[in-house]
Amino acid sequence: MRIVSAGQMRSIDSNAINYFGIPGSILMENAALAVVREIKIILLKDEKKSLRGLRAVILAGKGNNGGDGLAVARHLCVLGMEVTVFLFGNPAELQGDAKLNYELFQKMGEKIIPVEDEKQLRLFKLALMQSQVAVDALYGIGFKGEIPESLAGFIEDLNKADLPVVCVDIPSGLEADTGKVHTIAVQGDVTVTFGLPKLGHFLGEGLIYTGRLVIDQISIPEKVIGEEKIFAYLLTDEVIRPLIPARHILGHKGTHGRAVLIGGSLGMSGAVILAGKSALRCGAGLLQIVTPEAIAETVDLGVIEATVWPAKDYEMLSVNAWSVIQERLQGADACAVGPGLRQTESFLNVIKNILIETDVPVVLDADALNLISREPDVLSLRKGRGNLILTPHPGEMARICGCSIDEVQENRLKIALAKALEWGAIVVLKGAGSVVASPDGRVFLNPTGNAGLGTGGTGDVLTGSIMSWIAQGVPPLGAACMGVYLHGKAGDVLKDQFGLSGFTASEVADCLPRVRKEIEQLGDF
Ligand SMILES: NC(=O)C1=CN([C@@H]2O[C@H](COP(=O)(O)OP(=O)(O)OC[C@H]3O[C@@H](n4cnc5c(N)ncnc54)[C@H](O)[C@@H]3O)[C@@H](O)[C@H]2O)[C@H](O)CC1
Ligand SMILES: [K+]
Repeated sequence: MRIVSAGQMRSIDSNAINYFGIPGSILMENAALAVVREIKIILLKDEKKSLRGLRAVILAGKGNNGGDGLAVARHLCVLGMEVTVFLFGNPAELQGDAKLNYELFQKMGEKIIPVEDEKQLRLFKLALMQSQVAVDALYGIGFKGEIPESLAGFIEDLNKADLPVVCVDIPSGLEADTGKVHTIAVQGDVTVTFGLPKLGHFLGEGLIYTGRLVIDQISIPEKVIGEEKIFAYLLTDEVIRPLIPARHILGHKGTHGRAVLIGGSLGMSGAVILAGKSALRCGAGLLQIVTPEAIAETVDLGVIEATVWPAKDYEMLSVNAWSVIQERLQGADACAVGPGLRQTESFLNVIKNILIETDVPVVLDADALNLISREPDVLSLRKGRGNLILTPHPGEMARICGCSIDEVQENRLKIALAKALEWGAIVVLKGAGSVVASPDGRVFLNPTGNAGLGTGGTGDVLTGSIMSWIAQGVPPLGAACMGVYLHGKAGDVLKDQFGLSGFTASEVADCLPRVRKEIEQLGDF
């Protein structure tokens, strides 16, 4: 599913109106009708029932988002609801379609309360208590920065109120391009967005504030949308399903991919065990693990289905490991370097050798990335071959980029894309709302996952899964998308079972086959 920035949406809007010839008032009317449909679903479990006698409170801003809200107010009145509009902004400031809808609603003689300051807060609280639904039409994609101080109290009361909140286009206070909330934002139960979903619905805190996202094309023709150069896509079941490799009935472990996992060190055998387990849980046919002598037996017991190849190092892998690695990579379909590796300076030469002397698709994670942060140019050694995947968390990304974690988090999409283009590699920037950036300039946003995944070892599980999918023939970009999507989905299944804490990385790995199967069977009757 395509995702747009505010600017792209405005350009699509303007082309629909100015070139294709759909009046803005029709787009606004369709937007309002889409919101009303959702309100009916929320309030009337049973279609046949009427909204008559129910109450709605609508917060309307001074722009077109407010215009949508005033059109919603008109429709709800016609359907028999009692509607109170709190108008934040001087009516004289309203223009165009918003002004039209203000005047139409005013003619209906319903309640419009202009809000200049917090005096109306008491009235607002009363309206909230008496209503069954609230509509947030304060700000839409035109919003940037901080909610004005004078409005903060209204949003606080709205967020505290015990009634469903429907956000028009985007929760007010959430920035459409970044998902940033500077001070406060409306907590939506449902957000009805128009045209295409926005970046801010999935980045930053977007997933939290947006609630259930409903997308209505409001009659903007595909022809108009198609002309926009869109670069961002949302990962969904439908996107992932075709990527899942089929299992040929005559297949065997030799045809299901050979993966080589390189990592582990004395005291950090768990990371490489988790990555190995995950690789097998995703279906790799053969798994070979190169690891230091000191933990070879531990790893062997930890992943009994794998073969373990001790390197000529005792505690941590160094350049001495190159001969074993080189041998194992002969005929490998994919490899991963990093889980539990720790950082022996000389191992950087092994990474360079892998990148230069082999063409095996490689996933670099954890300490492999930390080692490379000493010589970031190494990452361009595979430029243009599309078979290098990096899976940094924000801290590792910051180290490689030589900036702060805050800077990474403030510009997740921009930094991931810039580095994917610079290194010619696929960059998986982990964290809430993982971003998969491709060297071809596209980014894929992942909506699955939750805070419960913030537990040790889940990054190793992700690395093993991406390696496994590549080994089974999934193209590296698809494998990276599958990895983050299924990883998050497994976390969501475990959250439903255990809540937001207490499930472990091992359980995430063990849950991967289940979520893969659920997606595989989508649409099967
Ligand atoms: N196809 C569509 O997407 C349609 C979208 N519609 C709706 O129009 C809004 C966008 O409307 P716009 O007038 O551009 O801006 P907003 O209503 O989002 O914002 C109002 C106004 O607020 C000002 N502002 C911005 N940031 C701040 C701030 N931090 N503090 C105070 N004021 C701020 C800014 O000047 C804005 O002009 C879109 O979301 C949809 O809801 C169409 O109606 C239907 C088709
Ligand atoms: K809004």
